Parts: sequence; structure tokens; C-alpha cells
Amino acid sequence: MAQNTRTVRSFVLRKGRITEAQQRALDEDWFRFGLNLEDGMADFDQVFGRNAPRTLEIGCGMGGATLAMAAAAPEQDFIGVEVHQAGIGALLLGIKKHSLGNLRLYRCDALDVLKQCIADNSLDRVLLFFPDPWHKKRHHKRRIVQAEFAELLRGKLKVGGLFHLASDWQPYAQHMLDVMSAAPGWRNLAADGGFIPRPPERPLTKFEQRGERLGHGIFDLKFIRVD
Ligand SMILES: C[S@@+](CC[C@H](N)C(=O)[O-])C[C@H]1O[C@@H](n2cnc3c(N)ncnc32)[C@H](O)[C@@H]1O
Repeated sequence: MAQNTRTVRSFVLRKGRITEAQQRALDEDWFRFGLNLEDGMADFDQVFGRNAPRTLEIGCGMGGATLAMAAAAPEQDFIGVEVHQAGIGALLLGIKKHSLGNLRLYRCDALDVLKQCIADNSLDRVLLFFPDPWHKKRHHKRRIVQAEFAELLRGKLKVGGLFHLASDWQPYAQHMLDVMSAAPGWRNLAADGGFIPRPPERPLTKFEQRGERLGHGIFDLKFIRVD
């Protein structure tokens, strides 16, 4: 893989509250733990120096759940994708704080990462926790879960690989269920073809906590790739 040359000089966690030295340290951390779209198809055996079960998380946010999962499963590898630079900054700090060797990050659109950097049939698990719900009808087309997305993702998972989704916004959760149920090559792990109870292995995410404060329900879905 080509050397990671992108700087993270613009990764300001809170404007005016990060020193030059902290910024330099973040730049160095990005050099070690960041991956770039421009480097194309990734060889993750080389990136992680081993062949281990591999999870891709889309939209890590501030990364609390991502860091907790990576820390709890050192025998597995994690790839986090997030567009928000403050989230990437927080993840970099967390990787260093917890000395995590099993987490790497992309700071870009997950669709581009899936198309350009992830080999077919290579992922064991994909996580999509509390994606932006785009409440207004005219914005629904911006929702990440769409038929084309389900098909793209299916190709990247191994057969038997798991796609775990969660939302606190019932209309989006229902949309996810409808899209995934209609997509070919997937099986819903819920016996009744609906939602599953909140799985204990999913760490409480920042947006889940927010949803709970607002009195929203929590809706989890698990689908596996069957062919
Ligand atoms: C509502 S937040 C949820 C964050 C986190 N999963 C949680 O539960 O706390 C959605 C996150 O997805 C990120 N995001 C939205 N679209 C994305 C995309 N196409 N690729 C990568 N990240 C994306 C946003 O920047 C945001 O941080």
C-alpha cells in the first residue's frame, strides 16, 4: 500500500482548544492509523499484519462505540469510516489512549470506500449504527440505506457475513427493514422477519443515548448474506 501522506492539520477537535503539539501528534497518528481513498483497493492483511475477522463500521461519529468494540475484541480487526473530522480526531486520540493496534480509519464517504477500497467477499461484518435519518420526505433520497447500497454491501461481505443496523427513528428503521427485506441475497435473523431485541454486544452509542433522552425507541436489525 502506498504511504499515508495526508496531513490531518485541519483536525481541530474544539476550535482554539488544541495546542500545536497536540495537532502535531494527531498528524502523526493519522500517518499511522489513517487510510486514504486515493490508495485504492486495500490489502488489509498487509495493513493489520495478519488475517483476522474484519468489521467495517459506517459513520462512527465520535467513535465511543467503535473504540469500545475494538478494545473488547483484540483478536479482530476494525475499519471505521466517518466523514466528520472531529469524529476522526476523537477516534485517533482513543486509538492512542487505549493502544489499539486493530483499528484503522477512513475519513471520507463510506460509499466511496466500499466501491474503491474494499475487495469483494472480504468483510465478516458491517455495522451501521444510527445513520442520519433525513426526516423530511424530500431528503429521503439522501438516506444511505437504499436498494443499490444493499447490493453493493452484499458483494463486499463474505457469504454468511453479517450486516447489523440500528436506528432510533422508527420511520427510518421501517425503511431499512423494507429495503433489506426486499433486497436479494439477504436473510433477516429475526424469526418473525422484523426487528431484533437490542443485542448486548452493541455498545451504547452517543446517538442512541440521545435517542433515549428524546424518548425514541431503539430498533436493531441483523441480516446475513446468504448468497
Ligand atoms: C447520527 S450520527 C451516528 C454516529 C454514531 N454511529 C452513533 O451512533 O453515535 C451519523 C454519522 O454518520 C456519519 N456519516 C453520514 N453519512 C456518511 C457517509 N456516507 N460515510 C461516512 N460517514 C457518514 C456522520 O458524519 C455522522 O457522524
